[in-house]
Amino acid sequence: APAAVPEFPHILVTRQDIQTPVNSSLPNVTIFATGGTIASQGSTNLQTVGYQIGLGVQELVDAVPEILNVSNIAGYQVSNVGSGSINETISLTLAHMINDELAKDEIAGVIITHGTDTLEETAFFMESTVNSSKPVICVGAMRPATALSADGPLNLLQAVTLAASPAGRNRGTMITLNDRIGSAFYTTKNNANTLDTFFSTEAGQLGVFINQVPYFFFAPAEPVGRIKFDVSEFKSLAQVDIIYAHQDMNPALFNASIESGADGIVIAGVGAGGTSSKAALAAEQVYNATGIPFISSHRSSDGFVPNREDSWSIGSGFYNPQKARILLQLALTAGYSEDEIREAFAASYPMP
Ligand SMILES: NC(=O)C[C@H](N)C(=O)O
Repeated sequence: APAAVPEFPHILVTRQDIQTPVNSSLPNVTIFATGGTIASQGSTNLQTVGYQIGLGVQELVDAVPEILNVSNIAGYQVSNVGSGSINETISLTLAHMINDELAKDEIAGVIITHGTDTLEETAFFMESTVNSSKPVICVGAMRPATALSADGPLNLLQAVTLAASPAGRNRGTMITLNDRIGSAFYTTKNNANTLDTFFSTEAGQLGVFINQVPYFFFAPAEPVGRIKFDVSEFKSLAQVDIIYAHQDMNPALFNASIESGADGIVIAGVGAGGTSSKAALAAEQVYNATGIPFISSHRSSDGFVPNREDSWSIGSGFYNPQKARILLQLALTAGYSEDEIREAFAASYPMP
């Protein structure tokens, strides 16, 4: 059985708790802490796998007092889990709390500390659901806080610096790690272990930190085709499963997914959205019997799957499977028709 997600009462650590008196000349940044390696400790300074999560907001900030030279910090402990355990409750809670927080005049920006494994999913969820010109910065670490050359403290300082900076405005949600600034729309995790794991696909990096100052290569821009959802009334999300294609794929998986309640299915296809002919036939039969939407994406870490108008499946365009899943969850929960879902995916690559 999957590990239960501990319920947090969203404990608040106030600006006064972190530093008294608060420096009123600095911008205010709020941290939403969710867990992950950045909040973890190993038993020795050489341990970089198999460590334990447990540090809270106060301990994250204590490790980098320099943060208090660039902003006043308050923090919410929203959860303290590995990012594989982030679920719809946590995602919706973050979206609701962050929309409320950024609506306050005195807040410059927010950051989310998060495990890196699924950080791109939460970042894309925020990109799709937060309505504010202020920065939302998602940050994690690849080494636990106790490791030699732990990366969390500098990553946290960079994230807070960007959240406090006017340069971070009108750029949506961003992912910062290892000196790089990437867009939530295009950044993906590429390596399970290395510090330079985040990679911004063909769309490129937005910028870098030099001496911890954010430098952007481009003026603020929006990803083509990004859709904003108003989730203020959402209490839960549609169930969308991802099914991974491979040689001689089991065609029974689609029915198994439907029987367990899926409202939509994303296929992480071989190449540009492919499956075996047996699996494709099974998927088409399930589609004809149930009408639930199928999205064809790719298992390669980057790429594009075109839409096929008359097909049983919708091409994911530039969305990788995990982001396609979130877009489909939001679209289904918002009541999109199949045609509207098709248009939502196609919007990221408008034809000239
Ligand atoms: N580097 C990390 O943060 C990995 C961790 N397992 C996670 O929570 O995603």
